[in-house]
Amino acid sequence: MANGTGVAGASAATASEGAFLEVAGLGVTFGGLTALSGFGLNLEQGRLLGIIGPNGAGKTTLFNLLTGLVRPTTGSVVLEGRDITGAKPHVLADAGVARTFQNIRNIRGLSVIDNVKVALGLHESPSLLSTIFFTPAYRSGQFRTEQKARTLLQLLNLDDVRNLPGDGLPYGAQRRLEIACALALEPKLLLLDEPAAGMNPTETIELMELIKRVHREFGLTIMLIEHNVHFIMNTCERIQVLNYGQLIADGEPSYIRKHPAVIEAYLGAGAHDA
Ligand SMILES: Nc1ncnc2c1ncn2[C@@H]1O[C@H](COP(=O)(O)OP(=O)(O)OP(=O)(O)O)[C@@H](O)[C@H]1O
Repeated sequence: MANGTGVAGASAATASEGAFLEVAGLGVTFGGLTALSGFGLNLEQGRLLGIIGPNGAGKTTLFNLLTGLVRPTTGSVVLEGRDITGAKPHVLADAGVARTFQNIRNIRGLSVIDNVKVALGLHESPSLLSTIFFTPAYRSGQFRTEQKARTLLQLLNLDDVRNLPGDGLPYGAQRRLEIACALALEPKLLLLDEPAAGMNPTETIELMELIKRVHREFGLTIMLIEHNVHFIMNTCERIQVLNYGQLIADGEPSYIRKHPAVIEAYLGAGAHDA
C-alpha cells in the first residue's frame, strides 16, 4: 500500500481487481444535509483500517451505510465481488458483515454467556423438528454452541463472569461482550464503532491489544471508528480521515499524523506526540 493519498486520490478510489471491499462514490443526504459524499475505499482482505474525524464527520453514517441501516443516495459497495449496495441488514449479516455500536446493545437481563449464545444462534439455527423432539443432533448442537461461546468468552477475557448478567458488567467488559457477540456471527468484515468510548486508560490499552489479537488470530478484516488518536495510531495499519462528510486523507499512521489537512481538521497541535 502507498503511504497515503490526499483529497483527490482519497475520494476517488478506483476499482482494483480482487479487492475484498470496494466502495465507490458512496454518499447519503438527509433532507438538506450531506452526511457523507463521494466516499471511496478499496480494502484488501485481512486489513485493519481506522476511521477518524471530528464529531459529525460522517463516520457512523459510513458504518450505517455498510450495514444496511441507511440506504445510500449515491455510490456502490461491492464485497468479495458481490454488489451489496443498499442491501438490507439481514442480507449484509448473511454476507458476513457484523458491527458493534457506539451505544452498547447487549441484551438486558441475559447472562454474559447467553448473550453470546443468542448471537451464535442467529448464525446457525437448528431445525424446528430437531428442537421440538430434542434429538441427539440438537443436543450435540447445543454442546457445540456452549463450547464456541466459552472459546469466545475466553478470548475476550469474559469466561470468569459468564454467568453474570451482561448489562451489570463494568463498562469495559460490556464493550468486550459486544465484540464477542459480533464475532459469534463469524463475520468476514467486522465494524467496530468507538469500542474504547468511556473506557479508562488501562481498559483502553487492554482493548487495543485485544483487537490486534482478534485481527491476528481470526485473520479478520476490521474497520474501526475511534476518537482516541493514540489508540488508532497504535492499532491500525491504515487510517482514513473524514471531515464534513468528505474523505480528506487515507494512508498509514505515519502519513496521517503529519498530514496538514488532518492536523487542521482533527488532530490539533498534539498530533505529533500521538
Ligand atoms: N438519520 C439521520 N438523519 C438526519 N441526520 C443524520 C442522520 N444520521 C446522521 N445524521 C447527521 O449526519 C452527520 C454525520 O453524522 P455521523 O453520526 O455519521 O457523524 P460521526 O462522524 O459518526 O460523529 P460522532 O463522532 O459525533 O459520532 C451529522 O450532522 C448528523 O447529525
